Amino acid sequence: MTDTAPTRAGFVALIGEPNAGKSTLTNRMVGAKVSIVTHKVQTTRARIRGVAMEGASQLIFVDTPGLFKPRRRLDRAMVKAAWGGAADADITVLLVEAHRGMTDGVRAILDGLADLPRGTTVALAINKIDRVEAPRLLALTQALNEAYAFAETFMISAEKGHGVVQLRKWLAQAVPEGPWLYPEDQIADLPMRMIAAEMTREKLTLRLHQELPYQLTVETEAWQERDDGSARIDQVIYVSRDGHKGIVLGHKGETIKSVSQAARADIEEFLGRKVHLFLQVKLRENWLEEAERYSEMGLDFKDGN
Ligand SMILES: Nc1nc2c(ncn2[C@@H]2O[C@H](COP(=O)(O)OP(=O)(O)OP(=O)(O)O)[C@@H](O)[C@H]2O)c(=O)[nH]1
Repeated sequence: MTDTAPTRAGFVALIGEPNAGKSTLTNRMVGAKVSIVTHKVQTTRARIRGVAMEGASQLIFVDTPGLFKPRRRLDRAMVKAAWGGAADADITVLLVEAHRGMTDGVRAILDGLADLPRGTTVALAINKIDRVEAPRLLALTQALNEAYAFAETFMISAEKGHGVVQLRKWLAQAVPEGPWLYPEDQIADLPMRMIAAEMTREKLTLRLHQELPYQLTVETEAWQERDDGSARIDQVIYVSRDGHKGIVLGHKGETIKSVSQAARADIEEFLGRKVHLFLQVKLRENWLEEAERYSEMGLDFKDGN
């Protein structure tokens, strides 16, 4: 970073059909240091996937669930969350798979883009270019740009790394000027907190009724290293309705107890040391909204200012 360049920071929402390559791209952008890999399909909600530094810019990649044609109520809720993520982000990048081209799903997303707030910056990234020939790529680029006025078009292969640096550099100059939202030295620490929260969420998913886990958020609130080499981890499970509290706790607290034990075992295995895990259940209505979203995503604005 040069002394003169102003710092910049912003949220980048990656949207696209399931399998478009959002996770692969995030991991590429962010680099091994802070990437988080989860293999679950369509279980991600707007949450931070990783933080990338490019020069004086900090790019916070927000993962959204794949945008797909909503059929069930749950699907609709998830698609809504995906669009919510895009509307709140500073920049949205639409990922389209080169070899699949203009699918119905892509058309539906293009329709949805039209409803984003005016002034939202949307870039197009045609991914998996390693799978198609140039003429087809050009035709697709043209068709997509006729359908929507993208700020910029990139041709990339997230897997092979083609075009990823150009996209990252463009994003770096496109996010607003402002202080970094994460102090640089905290970036490396962030994924551990998120991985630990994700592990608890996974256990909740296994133990609760199908739809409930999507309405839960798990946050790691505190992480304390102890002298004996163990870690004390405090997490909060946020429920969106009061009635869900009891379900998460279970009869005589049995559900949360078994979640806690299983999550602790996973985290211990991951860290290779002893962990004391403390879980709390709290009510948070409208978790998708405004300020609350930031803390849900692990951000603390006190740190950012
Ligand atoms: N050939 C090729 N395959 C890719 C490329 N990018 C991603 N893939 C593959 O596409 C598949 C889906 O990639 P993901 O990154 O998991 O896609 P996603 O959009 O995060 O998927 P969801 O979380 O299900 O929405 C994986 O098998 C990747 O290896 C690419 O540039 N070229």
